[in-house]
Amino acid sequence: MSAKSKRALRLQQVAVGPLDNVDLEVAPGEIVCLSGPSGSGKSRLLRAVADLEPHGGTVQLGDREQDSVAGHHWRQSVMMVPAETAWWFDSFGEHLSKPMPDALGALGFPEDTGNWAVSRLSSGEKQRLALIRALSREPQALLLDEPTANLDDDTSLKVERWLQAYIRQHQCPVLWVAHREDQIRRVASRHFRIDGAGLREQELRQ
Ligand SMILES: Nc1ncnc2c1ncn2[C@@H]1O[C@H](COP(=O)(O)OP(=O)(O)OP(=O)(O)O)[C@@H](O)[C@H]1O
Repeated sequence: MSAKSKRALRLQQVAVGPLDNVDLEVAPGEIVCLSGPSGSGKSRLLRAVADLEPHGGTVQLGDREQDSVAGHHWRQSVMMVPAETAWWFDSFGEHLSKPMPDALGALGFPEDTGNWAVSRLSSGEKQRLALIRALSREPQALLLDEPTANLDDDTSLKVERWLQAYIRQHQCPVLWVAHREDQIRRVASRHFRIDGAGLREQELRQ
């Protein structure tokens, strides 16, 4: 494991949309789940951490400040996978930074998936392939916005296990927006619910 991957993600006094003064430190390898009602600001918080939305306060990855890096460079390290993904080439394979045969196999795709036309992908396929695309760029921190929202239970479990293995191996700090209590119980190191303008830590029930 490279030293550069072992970096904490730190939010200090972050203010965006309905949220104010969010302080949060996510350790390397830690998965912090965020939940809250629709419209409470979960996606906007992830977008702020990804430098996709103006915000107050500071965000750091290790000793590197978001403000000191161009947005597109920051997002190569602090990678957001939105609930709905955009695609810009015709075939899936053109979106990868490196071949990902093990990931394709783990998530149930055949070897020739790289040749698949993006226009033919189902929403569940797009969601899984967007995760593979993101990890092909070897991010140092991950921001996952409901990464299994379009998937059936068995496929969700497969994706969870695969993500957990990656996060453990690469020691990425992770913010993971999730709604389902059972998923939060399985994956979260800590769980915060958005409560008005702030985050309230929840007990993790076994
Ligand atoms: N650029 C923007 N400017 C102003 N308001 C916005 C902007 N983007 C989103 N909003 C509003 O901010 C609020 C929070 O949006 P956000 O997408 O973060 O919600 P969410 O908690 O992720 O909801 P959901 O669970 O439905 O995805 C919503 O009321 C939304 O309409």
